[in-house]
Amino acid sequence: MTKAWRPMLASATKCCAAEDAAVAPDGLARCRPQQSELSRRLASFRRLSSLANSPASAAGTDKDGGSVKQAGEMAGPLQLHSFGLGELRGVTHDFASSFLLGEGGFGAVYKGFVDAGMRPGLAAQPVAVKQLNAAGFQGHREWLAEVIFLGQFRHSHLVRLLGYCCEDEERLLVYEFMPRGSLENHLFRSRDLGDATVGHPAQGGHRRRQGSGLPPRRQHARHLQGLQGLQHPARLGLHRQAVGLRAGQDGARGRGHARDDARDGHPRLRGAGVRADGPPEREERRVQLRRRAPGAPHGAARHGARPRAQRTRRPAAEARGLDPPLPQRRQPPPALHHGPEAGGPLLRQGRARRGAAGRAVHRAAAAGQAAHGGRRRRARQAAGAQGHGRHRRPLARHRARRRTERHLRQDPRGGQGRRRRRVAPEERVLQAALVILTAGPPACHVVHVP
Ligand SMILES: Nc1ncnc2c1ncn2[C@@H]1O[C@H](COP(=O)(O)OP(=O)(O)OP(=O)(O)O)[C@@H](O)[C@H]1O
Repeated sequence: MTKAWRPMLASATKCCAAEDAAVAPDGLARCRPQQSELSRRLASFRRLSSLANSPASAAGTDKDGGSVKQAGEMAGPLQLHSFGLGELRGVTHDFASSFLLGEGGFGAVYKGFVDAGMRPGLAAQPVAVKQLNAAGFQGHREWLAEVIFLGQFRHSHLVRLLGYCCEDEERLLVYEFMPRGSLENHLFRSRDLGDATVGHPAQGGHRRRQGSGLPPRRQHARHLQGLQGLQHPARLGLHRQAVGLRAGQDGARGRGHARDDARDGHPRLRGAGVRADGPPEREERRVQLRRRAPGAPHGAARHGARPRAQRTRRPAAEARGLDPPLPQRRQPPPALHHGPEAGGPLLRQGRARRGAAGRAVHRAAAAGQAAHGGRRRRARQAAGAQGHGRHRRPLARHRARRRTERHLRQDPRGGQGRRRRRVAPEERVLQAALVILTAGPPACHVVHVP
């Protein structure tokens, strides 16, 4: 049966007396040993060392009863070298900032070099010297734990602790130097920074570790095959998804544009450039955005419309079993009538002649009325052609054209400020005729055709 979880007693986790606990800005109580506490712990560490040491290594006893290990002695089963602070100062060039490798929770880490004859059994090699930051949140307890555990374990995956320094209030740890930097740098920081961090100071490769807090860039972990998944855990579940539109989404592109298609009953989206496609049972449907079909109104591809090139054309006449159409001769333009004696007033070419409005104009022309402007409209009204639907359009177009012409006439720049409309030759004839009809003497109906 599993035991119910219980918080540990606060006293069990405390490493210092209550009066030594300092409250950090984050509200957590941290142990900040006072002077008396430090000396007491130093004695306990020495006692611990003496227990682990071989009897031969016990060189003396301090006043607290602990064995005093002099610098330079090997710490028995711990297999650690005890260094003096002066030695480590020499190794790290007095903890020069140019030898700084980085900084962690324990304190600053400096690079150093130990010479061959420094200790028996200690080869000449680069080392990393970690110095306890007295103002930090780690202290003697953490230092001691590191010494005890790493002093006993030897493993190829563990950085090897070579020795320590315990002098007065100074606590230092001496590790073998890891030329390729920390795993953290490889995983979560840029590769360049990781390499530079552990570079030789002489090469300018030393740099203070910068906790930018930015997410790592994936490309920097190429050399760590299989570990990419450790990065960007938030990205793991992500994959590319098409543009989605929720069925219940409201708005301009939402429900208001969704209609049940009569063909298959699937709701489909209607809107500019949007075509819905997908199973109706899914709440989120994929939406395919496509380009406007050439010739379609700006930005609004009709629902179901396909680009013109893909449209199915009506099969040719031959394919439908019909004879090919005869080649059509172009119809010559109807002759212009010049004056009443030539058969009536001028008639405009084009759509105005077609439909009810056109017939009205013809009737008006037969009645000898001029077919333009108000008279023409009145003639159309008299004939009962109100200009419904598409028959209204020629008149509107005519009015617009007249408006444009008026603007052009009134434009002080001679129409340069506006785009000139291309005028068909027969329209020019009509314009000239109208000018003559309105401005010239009533008898004058002769038109010069350019
Ligand atoms: N043995 C070593 N060899 C080379 N560089 C080291 C070594 N130990 C530490 N460093 C460098 O010093 C930096 C700080 O190391 P440290 O182990 O103190 O960091 P940390 O693990 O974040 O802190 P801590 O474990 O003390 O809370 C590392 O980023 C690394 O670049």
